[in-house]
Amino acid sequence: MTHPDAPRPDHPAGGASAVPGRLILGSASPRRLELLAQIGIRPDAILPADIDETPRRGEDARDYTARMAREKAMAIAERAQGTILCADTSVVAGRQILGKPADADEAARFLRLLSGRRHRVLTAVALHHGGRLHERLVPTTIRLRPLSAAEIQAYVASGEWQGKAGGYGIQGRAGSFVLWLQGSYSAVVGLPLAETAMLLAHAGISEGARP
Ligand SMILES: Cc1cn([C@H]2C[C@H](O)[C@@H](COP(=O)(O)OP(=O)(O)OP(=O)(O)O)O2)c(=O)[nH]c1=O
Repeated sequence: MTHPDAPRPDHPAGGASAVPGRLILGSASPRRLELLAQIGIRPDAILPADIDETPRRGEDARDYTARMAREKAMAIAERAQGTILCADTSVVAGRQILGKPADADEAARFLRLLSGRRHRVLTAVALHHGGRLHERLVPTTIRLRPLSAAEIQAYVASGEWQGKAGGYGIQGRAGSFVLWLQGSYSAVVGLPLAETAMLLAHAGISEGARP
């Protein structure tokens, strides 16, 4: 059963209290929770996955992003029972995978790199259900307008880059940097809603099916 107050980052879902069929959001991202809420889905529990997010040497960006979502789901499946939803978002400029900037300097470097050019945002979703993993990878292409040094400095000072792949959040001030995108807006924010809804529906979870 769902409850409006149920999802808390530290909510224990493992052990004897775990019930198969419950939906566990394996994410610390408030955006992913909000996006699920947007389609009327409220997880029964939230269990952030703590995994090593370092790309392997020469690892392809799609392989890397899919692996991250999969590893998050597998890590949670080891300690909790239920249907587990995890995702991972990477920004890719050329062959470079831009993760979450470590600090303001790195955020500024990422934004200089992305300024005035086209890049890709990859979001992978992994659903662990019935002992199997179901996966989707959603690519989006985005073009940012050229950004001046002053704009980059002001954006970095806003702090909005924190915790965001590529050092920007399309859903905030950086929305004004985006000239166009082709793909899935919700995927860029962290969870592709069409693909996620389809995966969840296969697992018997949909807005209508939940109390
Ligand atoms: C490009 C972009 C990314 N992001 C966010 C989505 C993801 O939360 C984050 C990428 O980091 P992720 O490692 O995908 O996710 P996370 O660490 O925030 O959460 P968790 O692993 O616990 O699920 O960047 C935006 O919010 N807006 C954007 O425009």
